[in-house]
Amino acid sequence: MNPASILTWDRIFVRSPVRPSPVRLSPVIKVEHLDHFFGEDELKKQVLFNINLAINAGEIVILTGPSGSGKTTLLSLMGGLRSPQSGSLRILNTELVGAPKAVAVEARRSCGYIFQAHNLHTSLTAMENVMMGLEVHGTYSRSERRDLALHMLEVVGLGKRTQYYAEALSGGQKQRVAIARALVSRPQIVLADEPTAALDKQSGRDVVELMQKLAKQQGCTILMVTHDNRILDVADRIIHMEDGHLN
Ligand SMILES: Nc1ncnc2c1ncn2[C@@H]1O[C@H](COP(=O)(O)OP(=O)(O)OP(=O)(O)O)[C@@H](O)[C@H]1O
Repeated sequence: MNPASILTWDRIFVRSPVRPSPVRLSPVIKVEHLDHFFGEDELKKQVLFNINLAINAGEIVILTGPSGSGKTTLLSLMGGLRSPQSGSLRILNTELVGAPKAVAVEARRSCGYIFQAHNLHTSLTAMENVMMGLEVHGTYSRSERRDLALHMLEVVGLGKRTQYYAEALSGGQKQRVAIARALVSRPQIVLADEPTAALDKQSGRDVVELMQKLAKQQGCTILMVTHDNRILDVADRIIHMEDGHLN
């Protein structure tokens, strides 16, 4: 890592609004008796059953389980991307069950997402995509956003690709841009769905070690779905889902 970049990052984040908060002492994610259904009437199907889970600040939790067991559904509920239907789901002490849309939007802003489908804007450059990760936090000037985005792209090994359009990057490179975009605002919670799936062994390792370092330094909490056995050792805790049940 470039020492000048570290200085830049620390200088800018001294006044960052996304510092560890008093919420540290209680779980940042608390799920109680959460069920979830898809479809209606005779097509109604239950995919999550009585989920109970508490995750503390700074914890790295890996969620494993077979395909179709409900991992992505749970992650998208936690991230405010889908409305929870029953039970209780608290993110940073805010209840999302029955909450107005604005509350879900706020929850979305406090999370960084890394999903299988990286969802980059293909007509924007790598740099512009990462800068977008800071746009909802309107406290940075354009040059600060550029400095932070450049730093994150260097961290994920794309310092020489900053001006490439996303569509001109390989799958693994796109995934690394998505990771940089998710982490650049130093979110309190990172939700990651198979973040290393498109990466080779060394890049996958580098990425999870970077996420681990962020979690430990910033009190950032990570919940990561993965089938990648090579990265299980970064977890503080591994939980397993089977047929919509956590065990
Ligand atoms: N939008 C949807 N509408 C209806 N059913 C859905 C929807 N999304 C997911 N499901 C169903 O919910 C169940 C859980 O899916 P989910 O994607 O959460 O599993 P997963 O464990 O993340 O799987 P994978 O490891 O393959 O990503 C599956 O039976 C799936 O078919």
